[in-house]
Amino acid sequence: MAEFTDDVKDLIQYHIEEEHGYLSWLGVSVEEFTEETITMTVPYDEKLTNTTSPPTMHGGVAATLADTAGGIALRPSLADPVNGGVATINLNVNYLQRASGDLTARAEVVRAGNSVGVSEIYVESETPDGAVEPVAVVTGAYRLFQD
Ligand SMILES: CC(C)(COP(=O)(O)OP(=O)(O)OC[C@H]1O[C@@H](n2cnc3c(N)ncnc32)[C@H](O)[C@@H]1OP(=O)(O)O)[C@@H](O)C(=O)NCCC(=O)NCCSC(=O)Cc1ccccc1
Repeated sequence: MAEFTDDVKDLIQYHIEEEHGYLSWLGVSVEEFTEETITMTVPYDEKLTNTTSPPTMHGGVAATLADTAGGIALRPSLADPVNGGVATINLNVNYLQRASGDLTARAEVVRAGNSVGVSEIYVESETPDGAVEPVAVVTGAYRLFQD
């Protein structure tokens, strides 16, 4: 499975950079991918901030990152992890604090069934007071297309 996750990590990064306009525009990258977790980041960029002082990342960026990570985390549980599909059914985002820096999302599989999976995603960032802390906790439910 380690070989699978390394190969798929590279495949996902390639897909983001070469084929996915939105995720590549955000600067999404895959940091780590295991059988049941994935860690992904979006670097801080002024184009992604609200007009607050100091500027803080728009919550939709954290939601996008969490949604994407939560879905990809479920791929190893599919009968065909590469050709199968995942589509978000529901995303519940609780914003805990404002985010002033890079966003890092770590997604964990809570349950992967035959047709529905659930992931929990923790998003961290630098906060306006300079500490790196959780900025959002997210639960995603996904339709799983096995092959
Ligand atoms: C599929 C279901 C959730 C359930 O509907 P049911 O009536 O119970 O249908 P059933 O279960 O029998 O399934 C058959 C139906 O499923 C459709 N389909 C097939 N493959 C895929 C696929 N890969 N993706 C999407 N849909 C797919 C296919 O057209 C077929 O419909 P048809 O029978 O032809 O008309 C439906 O409500 C829906 O599509 N909602 C919108 C979901 C949505 O757009 N979410 C946001 C986008 S995800 C995102 O942006 C973030 C992200 C990206 C990457 C990774 C993670 C996160």
